[in-house]
Amino acid sequence: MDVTSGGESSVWISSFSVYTVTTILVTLVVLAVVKRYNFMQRCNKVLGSPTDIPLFGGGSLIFVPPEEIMNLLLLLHVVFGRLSPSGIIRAWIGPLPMFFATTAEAVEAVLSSNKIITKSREYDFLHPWLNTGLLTSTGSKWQTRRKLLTPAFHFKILEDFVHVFNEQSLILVNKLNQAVAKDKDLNIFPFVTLCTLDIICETAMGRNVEAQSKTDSAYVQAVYNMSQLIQHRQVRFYLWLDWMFKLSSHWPEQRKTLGILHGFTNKVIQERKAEHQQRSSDIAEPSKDVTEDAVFSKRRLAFLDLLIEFSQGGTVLSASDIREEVDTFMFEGHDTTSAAITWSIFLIGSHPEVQEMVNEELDRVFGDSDRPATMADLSELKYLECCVKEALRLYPSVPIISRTCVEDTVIGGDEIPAGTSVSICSYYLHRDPKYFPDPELYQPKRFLAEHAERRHPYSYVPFSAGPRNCIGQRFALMEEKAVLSAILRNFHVQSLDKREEIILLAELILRPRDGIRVRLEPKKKQ
Ligand code: HEM
Repeated sequence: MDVTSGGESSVWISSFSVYTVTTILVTLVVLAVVKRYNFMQRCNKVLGSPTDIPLFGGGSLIFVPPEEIMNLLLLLHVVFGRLSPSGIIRAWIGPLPMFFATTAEAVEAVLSSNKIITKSREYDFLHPWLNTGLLTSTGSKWQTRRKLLTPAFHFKILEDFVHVFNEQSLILVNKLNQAVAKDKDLNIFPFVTLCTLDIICETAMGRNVEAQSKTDSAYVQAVYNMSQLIQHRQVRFYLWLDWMFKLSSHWPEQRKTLGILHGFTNKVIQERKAEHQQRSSDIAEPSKDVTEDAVFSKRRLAFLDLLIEFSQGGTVLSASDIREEVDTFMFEGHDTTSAAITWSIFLIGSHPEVQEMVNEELDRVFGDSDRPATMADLSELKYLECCVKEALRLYPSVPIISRTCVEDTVIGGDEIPAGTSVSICSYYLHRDPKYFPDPELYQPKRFLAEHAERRHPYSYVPFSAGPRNCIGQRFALMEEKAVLSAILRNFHVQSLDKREEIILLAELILRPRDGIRVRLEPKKKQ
């Protein structure tokens, strides 16, 4: 037996295998490098910051501290935005390209499209809480839900919510009076946030969680915690990967928080459904001495009631479908309005001449009376509405929105490759001097009808625009006017911070890092 030749052939076979495997591996690596190179070349055709790590992307933008993100984005937009003929610019956030639509024309191309309706990966961090409700879903699910939910925001239905706005605003004014009795200088942001939380709990779920009175409510605390966990993850690139996040200390905290949030909404939904069933049987049995009018006039309708009605006994919406929509309203409907009210207070309190005009309007509508605002009063508060809109221009509650392009998309001659995201930074867009001369000045009159009508409809998009615009826009403006009018009918406001001193955090909402300090002078003797 020739041992040597057998050994030689096995050595030959193993070297052949090593050679083959190595060749395959090298080929795969070369193909991956070429693919990556070509992809980056495609992306880099769009004007933007240089790629600082070849074949990787942008190293410098990964570890930006949260308080620098807004400045950095602004810088990027200022340097490249005005130079890009298409209005599209690009940045590398680590290995990921990010495109931004910087002009009203480019924003229109994105937001008016019926194809660019899928939210970007940053929204995935909302899924554990909201699943895929109206804000986070896409395709036919989103279309069906949008159609189903639109009637819930009808003017007539919103009218029912005015008394909730008034009741909670009254509690806010009382809380502020108590605080002012100790110290007239205070940070108004937390007061407003608790008020808007109470408003959304009552209007979305029909439950009064008394956030303003009992700050230790487990549900209220969980809403805060979850928002913080989401934004913590969004700005930390290394936590984007699920397995990395699950290894972090935030994972058990998130699970616990979700247990409280979902537990609460599930319970409220069950109770509310039971109330609906009870009511139906009461109506079916008039002998119980309960008339339909008496039952319906006593109860307050919440969005949840409408969802239960739309669900048609679970055939159109299941219990978990209802929960994702209620959770979405809870998430989208309180921080946004609280930021808008607080920024409005800050700007009105920094401009005595504006406050004077607001006061004149309030006097005209309410006179000396303490009566609560009606829907008609709120519609009369036109100048106050301009103040709110101008505050949303300078400090849009949602400063960035992002979509994923599911197919290659050409905007103004520039191509955004399929699978990448395109964002709109309204904080920057709203400062375009072409549409807003002296953009840094707070001038509510810009929103008087005669000025607003002349502007490009996509030059101002605090509520987004097009098919995926904010469904709660009308609700939000009414709520803001109700709360602001209550504060301003009771207090003279003086802002204590200067605009340039305020540090902005672009989190889930645009937040002043250290709150908003104001001096409140009660208008009437208490
Ligand atoms: C000042 C207050 C508010 C502002 C500035 C605001 C802003 C926005 C923006 C910019 C979007 C688009 C988000 C995106 O495309 O990623 C949006 C969507 C949405 N908003 Fe609002 N929002 C406010 C209040 C509310 C309220 C009070 C509710 C509900 C009660 C609400 C419910 C929603 C929902 C459900 C969506 C998703 C709509 C869809 O995709 O079809 N928002 N909002």
